[in-house]
This record gives sequence, structure tokens and C-alpha cells, in this order.
Amino acid sequence: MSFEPRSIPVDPDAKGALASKGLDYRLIDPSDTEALDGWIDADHRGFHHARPREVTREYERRVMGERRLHGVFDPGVPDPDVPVATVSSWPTGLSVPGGRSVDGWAVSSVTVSPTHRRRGIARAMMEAELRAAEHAGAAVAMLTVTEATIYGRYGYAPAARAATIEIDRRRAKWNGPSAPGRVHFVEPAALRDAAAAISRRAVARTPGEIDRWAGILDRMLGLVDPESDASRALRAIRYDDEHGQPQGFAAFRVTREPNEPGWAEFDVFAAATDDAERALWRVLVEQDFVTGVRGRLRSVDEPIEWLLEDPRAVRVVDVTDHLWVRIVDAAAALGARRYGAAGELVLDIDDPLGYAAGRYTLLASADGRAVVHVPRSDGSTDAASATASNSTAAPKRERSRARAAGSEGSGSRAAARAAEPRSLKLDVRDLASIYLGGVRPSVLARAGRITASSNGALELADRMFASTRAPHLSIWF
Ligand SMILES: CC(=O)SCCNC(=O)CCNC(=O)[C@H](O)C(C)(C)COP(=O)(O)OP(=O)(O)OC[C@H]1O[C@@H](n2cnc3c(N)ncnc32)[C@H](O)[C@@H]1OP(=O)(O)O
Repeated sequence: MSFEPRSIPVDPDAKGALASKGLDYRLIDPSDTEALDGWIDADHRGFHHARPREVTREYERRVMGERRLHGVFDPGVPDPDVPVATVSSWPTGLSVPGGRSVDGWAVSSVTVSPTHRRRGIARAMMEAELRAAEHAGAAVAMLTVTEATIYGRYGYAPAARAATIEIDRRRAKWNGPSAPGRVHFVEPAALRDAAAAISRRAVARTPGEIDRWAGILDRMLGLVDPESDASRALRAIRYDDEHGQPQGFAAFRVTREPNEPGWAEFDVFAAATDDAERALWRVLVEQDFVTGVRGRLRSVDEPIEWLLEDPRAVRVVDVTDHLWVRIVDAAAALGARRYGAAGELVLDIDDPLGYAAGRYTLLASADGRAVVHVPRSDGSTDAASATASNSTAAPKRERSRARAAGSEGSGSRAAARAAEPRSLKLDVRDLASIYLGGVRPSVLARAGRITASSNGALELADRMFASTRAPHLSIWF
């Protein structure tokens, strides 16, 4: 999606709702440095961060200047140029199963000043963001959250989890294959270009990752404020394959008391190949003079425990919801991913805010491609909105279903049963949770959230929505 932050008009409903409370909801002009700085100050205050140092402010200006920023202003406060509420958003790709990407709308920086809380300011902003996502043609909206109780009411749900993993150094004896390439220490600044290329490939192969924005690597590699203690403690490593091509990188810090072994901690790790992934893990866990290694924002199915002689060296100490997704255009979202099994499934989606509500017929073929049929109000169906559809899938499915019906034999009841589509009834949040393969539909059925027309429907849904690679988002946004 090409994007000019101010190309979407300010949402009139949000503007009206907030004006009725004496507040002004405005789009920030990124070329107005004073307005941008006021917004940055409010964002830092809202998240309880210290006031930004000048280097951080310059970085924030660069990053936020590319986004769509809204502030809510109260003319009655002593500093009326600093908004009492903030939100930022931008269009970006979300990786989905099958090595594909879907158009998404990222939402971040949602803050409301404690002096203005619980008056419906966040609700007005969040509902406006959904309308903006729809306006921009996004199939999904997404965010990472401070608290898990805020965003369900707008139709968001956890779609990819993240784990904190600890490895006990004394027990970490390598048992996996050796990678053909080599791992080197590199200065973070020298890693920037290779890291961008590696990240693009790592994102593409992992459902749940979002496209990296310009500037994020500077933050991850400690280049925003390189003289800070935190940046100077960061050590970067890069894996080059047997041809000398960079294929992975990680950055870690060792935190320790003087003369005591410490912990090697990391949350920066990107691998474009399995060799790179194994080689980086090996260097991280085989360090001496450390008690252990702690990796944050890791996948829930990291291979590390299968690479060590003693799998109990690895402890998953925390698993939490991390990426939250909101399905905005169900046909486009469902049509974009690839499926784990062929089949026909009817999805009856309930969406209190309306965006994805309706009955969708999902037809997946053996190669994983899908067509989504959406009934029109006149009773005909419309498959055009399934962006990644394979037009040969439907006739194939029709033929196989006709064959299945025929093979049932003579009874008309059997034929009718065979023709009856397998269906699931689910809320838009449950669709978001199964969308990337992060939870099986049958688990949500056991939780009483999804109703299936039959056990066969649930089994089929489990197989269709399965993802070879567990969905995983390895950054905050
Ligand atoms: C994507 C991100 O940026 S995640 C970051 C979220 N921001 C933060 O954590 C910063 C600190 N918190 C805040 O700034 C604010 O408390 C916010 C943004 C979470 C909420 O702002 P408010 O303007 O107070 O919310 P608002 O009054 O619009 O409430 C809307 C609904 O959310 C509920 N709600 C608001 N905050 C919370 C919360 N922390 N936990 C649970 N529910 C909440 C309200 O009860 C209300 O419910 P209802 O309308 O369904 O009855």
C-alpha cells in the first residue's frame, strides 16, 4: 500500500464525539516540528517514559514523520500544545502462512493522559482507526498491547504469542548439527545494511511478523543513542553462510555483578535460513562466564531444546499474547493466506462492529490456495474480493463434492447430508486468533467460543488453518 499520512481525512465521527466533550481531535502535520514534538512528549508521558533526550527526539521525529499521528487537545490545560491523548498508525504488510503477506494497518502509541481517562477518548480514537484501516484497504488491523483487557472490545484478539526462554549454561551441551558457515562479531553500525536484508527474508518466512519500518534497526542495534550505557553494552553477531553471504544476526548484552558470571540477554535475533538460526543459537548458548542465556520475544516453537543434549537445560519461563489482530476485510484476509489442507468450510462470522460480519465460504485446494465466496444481498455469490484466489479451485472442489455425493449411493438423505457444507460459527475475535494458525479452532470450540456443525467440520478447520511455522512476532510496535 502506498501511503501519504494525511491522505485519509480526519474521521468526522471521532472529531464530533470528542468536540462534544470540549476536545479537539487533530491530525499532526509532521513538518510542523513544534506540533510533532508536543505529540512525542505526550506519547512519552503516556507510557511513563522519561522525557526524551535530544538524540531520541530526533529519532522519533524521523520515525513518526512517516506515520499518521493524531492528537487530542484540551484548550483548558496549562500547556494546550501538548495533546492529552495520542495514537499513531501506518499501513504495513503482515506475513501469513504460506510465505504470503496481507495488507495490514498497524496501530500504536495509544495513550490517554491520566487526567483525561475513562471519558471515551481511547474508544473514539480506536473506532476511527478501524475506519481508517478500511479506508486504506487493509484486510487486518494489528497492534501489540500493554494490557490484554483493552482491545477485545474493538474486535482485536491474540494471534501470535511470544515466549521468554532461559537456557542453563552448565547443561547446554550442543547436540545439533554444525552449520557450514561461520559466526562473527560485528560492530552494530556495520551490520545495518545486512540486517535490513536478513530481516526482510526472516519476516517473509514467519507468519505473524510485520514489515520492518525504516529506523527500527537503529533502535534494535543501539544506534539511536550509541553512547548510552545500554548501546555500548550491546554485542552483535552475524552468521555468514559457506559462500560468505550474511544470513542471520543477533545482538545481546551480558548483565552481571562485578566478578560474577552474568546472564546473556537478547531480544534481537533474525535468521533467514535454518543454518543461520542454529549457528546463532549455538554461539549464544555456548558462552563461558555466564550463568545462562535469556531470550525474549522468542517463538513458542524455537528449535533450541532439540539442539541440546539435555533438553531440560531449556526453560520456557513465560508465554504471552503478543501480536493482536483485528480482521477488517474477512474475504481479503482469508484469501491471502495458504491453507494446510484442501476443503470447503462455511464461516458464519459475528462482528458487533460490522466489518467482517457475514457468511463466507472458504474453498481451499490441495496446493493451499483459497477462494472465498461472499453471498451478495440478492442471493448470488461474489468471489472477487478474495485477493489471492485461484480460480481453478472452485470447479475442482465442485467436482469432488459431486463425486462424494454420488458415492454415498442411492439415498437422497445421504446425498443431502454430503452436500451440507461444514460450517463454523464464530466471533470476529476468534477468527483473528485462528487466522495465523496460533490456536486450533477445536481448542476454541472446547472453550465454548466456536460452534461447529459437526466434529468433521472442526477436524477440517484444524487442518485447514494449521500453519507449518508457528506464528511469531519478534518485535514490539
Ligand atoms: C496499541 C497500544 O498502543 S497499547 C498501549 C495502551 N496504552 C497504555 O497502556 C498507556 C496507559 N493507558 C492509557 O493511556 C489509557 O488508560 C488507555 C489508552 C488504555 C485507555 O484510555 P481511556 O480514554 O481511559 O479509555 P476509554 O475511556 O475510551 O475506555 C473505553 C473502554 O475501554 C475500557 N478500558 C480503558 N482502559 C482500560 C484498561 N486499562 N483495562 C481494561 N479496560 C479499559 C473502558 O472501561 C471502556 O470500556 P467500555 O466502553 O467497553 O465500557
